[in-house]
Amino acid sequence: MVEELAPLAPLHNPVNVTGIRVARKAFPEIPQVAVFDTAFHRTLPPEAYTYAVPREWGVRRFGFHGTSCAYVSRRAATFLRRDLADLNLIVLHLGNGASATAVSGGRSIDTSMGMTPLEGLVMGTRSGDIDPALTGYLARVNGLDAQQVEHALTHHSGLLALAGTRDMREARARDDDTARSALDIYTRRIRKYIGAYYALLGRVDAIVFPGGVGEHDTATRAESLTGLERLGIAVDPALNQADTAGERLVSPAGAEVPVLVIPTDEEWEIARQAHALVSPIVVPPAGRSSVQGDVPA
Ligand SMILES: Nc1ncnc2c1ncn2[C@@H]1O[C@H](COP(=O)(O)OP(=O)(O)O)[C@@H](O)[C@H]1O
Ligand SMILES: CC(=O)OP(=O)(O)O
Ligand SMILES: [Mg+2]
Repeated sequence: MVEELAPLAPLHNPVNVTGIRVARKAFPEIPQVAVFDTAFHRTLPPEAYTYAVPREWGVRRFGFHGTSCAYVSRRAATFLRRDLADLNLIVLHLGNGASATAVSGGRSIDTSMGMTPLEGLVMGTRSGDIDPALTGYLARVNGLDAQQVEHALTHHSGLLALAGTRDMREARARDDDTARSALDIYTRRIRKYIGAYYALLGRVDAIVFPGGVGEHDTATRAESLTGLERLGIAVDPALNQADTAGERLVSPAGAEVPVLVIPTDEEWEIARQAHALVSPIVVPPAGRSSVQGDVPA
């Protein structure tokens, strides 16, 4: 199945298949659980997952970074001492891949990645949103075929195309106009999605930043939220700059919309979900008490 779906996620599925094969060989008796990064987005309503294209194409939005969204949404609820079922969040997972997700009452109701992890925000090497007619234009004018265009949009676009590096740290370290404009394009796209998801959610209880960029890049957080003060969204410059690790609030005290940095832990979330699935069927190893309950939320 994971292999069959490789055309949908060519950067991700092939390496996962290798992992499954190697693990099967090394630990043939141990059950394997595949945790799909799309699963958190199974709650998307048809208006969110349906593209306005011929229905017989059988394509739809799936969304990705769901493992991270599930983890940070739960952590955000704990941090805010709120019930996740009552919480509306905008999750901005900014890593090599980047996505925005609108979470309503703990459930994903819209997300920026699409049928593949190419749609949406500007990423390290991926373009995010473009005019779909670019593919036809480039075929007619530049003689590129669909596969060449898709390859370039996946591997040679995003920050890499605009700033000459896929790495946010390197882009920030540079002080030239090209890098500056790349970063403006990157953060403006995030701002646009926040506005869109604010409109869908109606009420936002927190903005959450996970991922290498979201967790560490103070400038990206500040620039992405610039001009959103009237929506009650802003960072506190000192809190945002503070070089502290861990889950933290970076908005001013008493702000209408708390802005949280929540370091994601996709490995932990995968372990948690796998444990929930196998704990009723797996007999604990001899000599140890049951592992049930060892995995906190
Ligand atoms: N201290 C930092 N400041 C700015 N950007 C950072 C920092 N640490 C990591 N990053 C950026 O995070 C991105 C990688 O994010 P990460 O979530 O680790 O990747 P992946 O999506 O592959 O899991 C890179 O662009 C990297 O430059
Ligand atoms: C799904 C996805 O895009 O993941 P990553 O950000 O790790 O590339
Ligand atoms: Mg990641």
